Amino acid sequence: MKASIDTAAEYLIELKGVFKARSRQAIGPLDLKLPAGYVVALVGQNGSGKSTLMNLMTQLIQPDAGELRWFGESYPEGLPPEVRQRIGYVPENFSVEENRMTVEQAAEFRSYWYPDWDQARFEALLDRFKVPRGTKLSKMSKGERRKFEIAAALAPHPRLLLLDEPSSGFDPFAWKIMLEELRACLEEDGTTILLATHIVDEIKRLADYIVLIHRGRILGRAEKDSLMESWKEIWFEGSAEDAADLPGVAEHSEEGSGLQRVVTMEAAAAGQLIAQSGLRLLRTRNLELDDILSYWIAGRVPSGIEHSGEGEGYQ
Ligand SMILES: Nc1ncnc2c1ncn2[C@@H]1O[C@H](COP(=O)(O)OP(=O)(O)OP(=O)(O)O)[C@@H](O)[C@H]1O
Repeated sequence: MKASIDTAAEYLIELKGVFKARSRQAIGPLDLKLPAGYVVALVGQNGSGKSTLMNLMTQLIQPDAGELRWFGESYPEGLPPEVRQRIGYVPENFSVEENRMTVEQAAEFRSYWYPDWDQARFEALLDRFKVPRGTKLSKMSKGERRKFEIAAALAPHPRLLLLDEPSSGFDPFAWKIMLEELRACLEEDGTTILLATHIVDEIKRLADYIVLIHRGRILGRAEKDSLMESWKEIWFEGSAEDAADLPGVAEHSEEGSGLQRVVTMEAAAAGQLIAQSGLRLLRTRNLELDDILSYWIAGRVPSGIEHSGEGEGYQ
């Protein structure tokens, strides 16, 4: 069993008070630690700052204020090659620099920068993804290009993988292969992954933790399984007063005489109180992760989940 995120021996990336001014939305101040050995899903609405955060983490852009550390060190003069070589990045938008290169030429170019480049792994990934060989990157479909980028990011066995909406444009077959390959990375290399995604199923299947970013601020961090366990929709026989007494109620409706429906973020405690009060529990249902995230954005979070509230920082 893995150690808790809070007692992690090593943080691959740390941000302290990182701030970046943007024309429409300031990003930060951001405080975040990325511990070794976990998959952290970075979740937030369009324009909330996910790509900006990843670009800061790869020094494609520089912060206006605050400090970033990689593997325990800060590099204000630029990330040295030996640090870059440990980080794989699949950005949302690909650089045009390699557009004129074929798959093979781009791979040769990248292998020069990555001493641990594993050509056999790269070829195997191209085969699995059915990436067309001999094709210029500019002539590929969006999905094909993304498959190439994923194969190239995984080929050097990175310690840290930053994935910005990696499955965008994938068909269901490619998506399944990507999940399998990422799982193999976790198992074989112990890779740490930061995954920006809007795909709930991706979070459910891969993530250990969820970091929620909203309007440029980090709202909080939650262990995915405990977050999902905390929320339930419950139907029971009782009065509206009984429903009001339950802990963590975010929504309540009376669905007929004496039939109460509540959505609670303290499901275990609510279930216990219903039993202790001698009320009849009729049915419980798990909430969908996207509903839970909507409640979180609105400030409804179970006790024990770190939440900074709008406009505040997060440590
Ligand atoms: N190159 C840029 N120059 C100025 N502002 C930018 C730039 N890129 C993004 N922004 C702004 O920064 C904010 C955060 O954008 P960002 O791309 O980081 O969001 P995101 O969470 O990745 O969104 P999405 O889910 O749509 O990909 C937005 O208000 C956006 O308009």
